Amino acid sequence: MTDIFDAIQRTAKRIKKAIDVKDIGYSQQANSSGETQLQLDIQCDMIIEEEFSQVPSIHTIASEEKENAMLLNENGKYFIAYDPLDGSSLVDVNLSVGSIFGIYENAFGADKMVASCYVVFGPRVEMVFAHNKAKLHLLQGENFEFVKEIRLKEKGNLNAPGGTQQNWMPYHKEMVDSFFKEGYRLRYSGGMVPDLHQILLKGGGLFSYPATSDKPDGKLRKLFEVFPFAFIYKTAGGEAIDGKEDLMKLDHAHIHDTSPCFFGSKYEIARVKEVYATNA
Ligand SMILES: O=P(O)(O)OC[C@H]1O[C@](O)(COP(=O)(O)O)[C@@H](O)[C@@H]1O
Ligand SMILES: [Mg+2]
Ligand SMILES: [Mg+2]
Repeated sequence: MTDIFDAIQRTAKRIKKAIDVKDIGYSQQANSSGETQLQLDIQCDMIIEEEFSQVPSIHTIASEEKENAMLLNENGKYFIAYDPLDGSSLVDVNLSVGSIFGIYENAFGADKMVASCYVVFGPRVEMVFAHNKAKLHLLQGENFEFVKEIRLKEKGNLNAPGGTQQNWMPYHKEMVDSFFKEGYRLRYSGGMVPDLHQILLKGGGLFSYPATSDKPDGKLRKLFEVFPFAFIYKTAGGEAIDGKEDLMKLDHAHIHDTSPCFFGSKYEIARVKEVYATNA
């Protein structure tokens, strides 16, 4: 797996340069979720495809920006699903964005995930790689240096509620408010990578992207976004559910499937389970 880890580091350095210089226009294309792609989305996707094409252990890749998965090496064993530039429209307003990688063995599927990784492009470039442990690395010059292992506390104090409030279920709104009444602070930038990274590094809290009246299956994609972060949160001692079920127990029918999702430390996820068991 070191070859994949090295390839991700190469992509991170190239994507950082692309973000710094690229004119961020819209392309004429839409991705598989029907969203207009930015030229930067396409460029980052190409960078990752180029780097992964040089890694013999990778069998197949699937990108959030492409309709179909792509076979790279018949003899490889890893299947990688990636979101090249999550939150890409935030580059325009100079907020943090990220790349997300789910690493699966022999096929795509939550039960096949063996490692997961994301890169945050903010004032600094940081990378979290989870295999047996969740480890934070920081880009220093040309190299990523190990900083520390990430462990979530039992309870945090940050609340990151996603989705359009107007379309939340009433019990979801009550639950979000109950955390604020308990002293939780709002931390939501609209980029799942920095939002989830902040909760991980500050010790805990809750990130939610629920089922809403306009998006009954949520917005975030299982293979590219939801499973990779579920794996990282669970490796760091937290939990990740769809309201009721452990996210890592979910199936997927199509590579672009979405799911409602809740990531957090144990205390907050226990509250979500309680609320969703009686209401949803
Ligand atoms: O604006 P909303 O509905 O809260 O959605 C925000 C979510 O959408 C995303 O931007 C989706 O990712 P993409 O930018 O890759 O499409 C997440 O990063 C973020 O958590
Ligand atoms: Mg995304
Ligand atoms: Mg994206």
